[in-house]
Amino acid sequence: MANLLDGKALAQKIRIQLQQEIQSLQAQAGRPPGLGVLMVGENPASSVYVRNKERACEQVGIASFGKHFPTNITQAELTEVIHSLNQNSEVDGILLQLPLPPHLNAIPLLYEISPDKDVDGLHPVNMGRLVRGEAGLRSCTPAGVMQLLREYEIEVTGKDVVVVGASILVGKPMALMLLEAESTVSITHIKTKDLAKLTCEAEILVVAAGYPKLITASHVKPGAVVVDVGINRLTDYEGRKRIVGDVDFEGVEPLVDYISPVPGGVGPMTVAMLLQNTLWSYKQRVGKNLE
Ligand SMILES: Nc1nc2c(c(=O)[nH]1)N[C@@H](CN(C=O)c1ccc(C(=O)N[C@@H](CCC(=O)O)C(=O)O)cc1)CN2
Ligand SMILES: [Mg+2]
Repeated sequence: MANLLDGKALAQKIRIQLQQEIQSLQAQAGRPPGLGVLMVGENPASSVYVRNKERACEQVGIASFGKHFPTNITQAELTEVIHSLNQNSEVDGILLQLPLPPHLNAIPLLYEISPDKDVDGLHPVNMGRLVRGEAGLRSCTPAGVMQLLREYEIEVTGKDVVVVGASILVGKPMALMLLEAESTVSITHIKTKDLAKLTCEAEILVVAAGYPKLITASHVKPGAVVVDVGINRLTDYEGRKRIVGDVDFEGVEPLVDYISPVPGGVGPMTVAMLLQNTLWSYKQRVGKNLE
């Protein structure tokens, strides 16, 4: 049987550490860290994630400056809101929950978030810092995968790693973080000719494609480490809803050394890294007053 990469447990451990650190820093700095979460419309999954983020903030002592807007908010209005959070000295982090309704264009809005408050690590300045290997705010999901691998003492240096999926949110920053850690990284995507040929070579396989059960037993090398970043909501024939990853867990688990479950794997780590990023950003801002 494979070992489980338990992101739920690790996220809980991280939250306890963050809570203690925030408590002691807040006493010196005179204010808690602040996070502004911007949510537009009624996407049910996004509502769950935003609620989870706000609850996690409360648990560790981060003040929420959450704003929920109706679907018909305009691009200009949302831009104004971002500018006002950029100016707000009690706010250390700003994030725009994705996806947005179709009439809004996420890319220019992400550009408007001050790079120093961009706790999702999606601003081109922070992406650029990652490319250059400089310190900065890093995308939460790939940062969570790196921390999960570290927790289980899975060496990535020199390993053959395949990342399935090349999104801005996960695949690309994931590949860059692995490259920084000196893995030999390949990225596959929708036009990849023979997916299984590549994935079967992977000592570590990170899957972030957005297709339920894309990766089956015939896609993995025996003894590999498999990290499933996928979150797909399915409804079964009896109308029951459940969440599955991009990996056929039942088929793959018997073959590999480590595997992350869905739910309870990478998902909770995304939220933990958001809190960690907010604390990092806060420390950059209040740090000078503490010296
Ligand atoms: N601005 C952003 N938008 C989105 C991001 C993001 O990182 N920044 N990622 C996803 C959604 N997401 C966070 O926003 C996210 C998804 C899933 C989870 C999670 O904890 N999943 C649980 C299952 C939860 C459930 O019941 O639905 C798990 O896997 O165990 C956290 C965060 C897209 N948008
Ligand atoms: Mg998960």
